[in-house]
Amino acid sequence: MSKKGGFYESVEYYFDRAAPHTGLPHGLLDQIKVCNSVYRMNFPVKLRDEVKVIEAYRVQHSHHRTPTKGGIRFSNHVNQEEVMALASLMSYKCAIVDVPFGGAKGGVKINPWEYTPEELEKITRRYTAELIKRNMIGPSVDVPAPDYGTGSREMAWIYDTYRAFKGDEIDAAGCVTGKPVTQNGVRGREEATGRGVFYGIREACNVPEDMKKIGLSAGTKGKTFVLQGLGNVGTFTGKICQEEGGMILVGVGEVEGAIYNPDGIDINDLLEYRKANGSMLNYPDVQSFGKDQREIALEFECDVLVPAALESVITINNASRIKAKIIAEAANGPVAADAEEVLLAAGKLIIPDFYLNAGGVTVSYFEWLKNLSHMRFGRMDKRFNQGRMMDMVNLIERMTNRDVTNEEMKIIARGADEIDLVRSGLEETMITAYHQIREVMVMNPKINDLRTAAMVGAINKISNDYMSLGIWP
Ligand SMILES: NC(=O)C1=CN([C@@H]2O[C@H](COP(=O)(O)OP(=O)(O)OC[C@H]3O[C@@H](n4cnc5c(N)ncnc54)[C@H](O)[C@@H]3O)[C@@H](O)[C@H]2O)C=CC1
Ligand SMILES: O=C(O)CCC(=O)C(=O)O
Repeated sequence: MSKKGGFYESVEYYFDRAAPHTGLPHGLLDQIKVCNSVYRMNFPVKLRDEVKVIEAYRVQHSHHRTPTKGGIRFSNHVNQEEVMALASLMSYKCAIVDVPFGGAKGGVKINPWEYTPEELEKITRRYTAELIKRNMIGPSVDVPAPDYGTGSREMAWIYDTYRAFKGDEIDAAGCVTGKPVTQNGVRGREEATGRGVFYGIREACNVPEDMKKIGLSAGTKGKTFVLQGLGNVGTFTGKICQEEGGMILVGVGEVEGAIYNPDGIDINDLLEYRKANGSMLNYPDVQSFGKDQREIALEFECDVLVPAALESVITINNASRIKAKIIAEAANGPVAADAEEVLLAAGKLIIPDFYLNAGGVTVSYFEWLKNLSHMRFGRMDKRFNQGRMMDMVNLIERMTNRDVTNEEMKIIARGADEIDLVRSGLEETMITAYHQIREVMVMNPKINDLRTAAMVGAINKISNDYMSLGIWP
């Protein structure tokens, strides 16, 4: 079995730990585990009158299904092993939520906060051109998306660069997801990862016997939580946990430090304050900790800890000080495998990353489908469904001799918009996947944690493809 400290080592360890429970032959397991293609590039970009050489990667972990899929990260911590770990997680993630892609991931080794938008555009376009040259991007080949340090703006540049090279491809918009809604994106992708994280936490909290084991009552309402990272994933997770789950945010960690208030912090107010002041540190009524103590957020007293920044933040060094009863892995790889051992021994419930943050790729799948169909979800049936529901309400009115008001009619007989359908598809996906994972754990008394159960499920699904398709030649 692999060692357990680093990110890629941890992912390999989690795979090796689950593999014996599948009963599959070693050769097949080896094929599922390895990264199929690793592409490292160095390309020049002219910035501020100087040539800068940029190091970048695209890793396609598994070609058992194509296209491959996964985000692009801009960070100065990017390295080959990190991208390999992230690409591997993508394959297991897609399998868990039945999204029909192989896993991939890209990384560009830059600190995006040090560059102007014009400079970032140059880097993004050149990186895309490198992928096009190698046939490593395209709607049926490999479809990137946002990850740490990138968002819809970068995805629009990628799409536009792809179009410049492949303007005659009718499905060109499907070459990348997470695009702005006005540029062939889908409503709901921006919030999707955070919304999926909330659905996953809610499912876990709704199982009374699991909550009893960790000394909590069932349901999300009133549960306290701490967020690490106020980027795309952290922000939407925080808002939706507060607004739809009735949960209470008590602490936050960001690059400038950490804040804590056991009575609760309103996330919307905090985000406004941080935007206006460039920092959250002097937010009213909180205990503040400076930049050098920012990791203390992970150790705050709370029911649910949500790491939503980077990998390997819970290590063997701080694991024994984590007080949360539930660790909800919104980020990819926040818990190193040796730290996980400590957390599980202390009876914590860990909701694993490659299930919990799969909302992003799920809605990316919806966006890709929208791009291939060239039509907004709901366009064909919204008015038809609305008409049928109005007929039904009119019938009930006649039968009961009671009139509904215009306001009531608007609520009852509303046809679904694109955002309603996307959220509904995402919710269904996260609920179904959670109970599939839990079922693996319940049915196998030797499996005591959700990560191993999820990994067993993922490996079994991927192996089914290999076994039914055979191995060529
Ligand atoms: N964007 C997406 O759709 C998805 C993202 N993820 C994962 O979620 C995590 C976060 O990604 P995004 O929110 O997209 O990135 P982002 O770039 O939007 O935000 C990340 C935030 O983390 C903060 N941060 C960095 N280091 C920190 C530290 N030591 N302590 C506290 N905060 C810190 C940054 O200042 C930034 O605000 C990553 O692990 C990513 O791989 C997973 C699935 C999908
Ligand atoms: O939306 C996608 O295709 C992938 C998002 C991603 O990079 C991830 O889930 O880690």
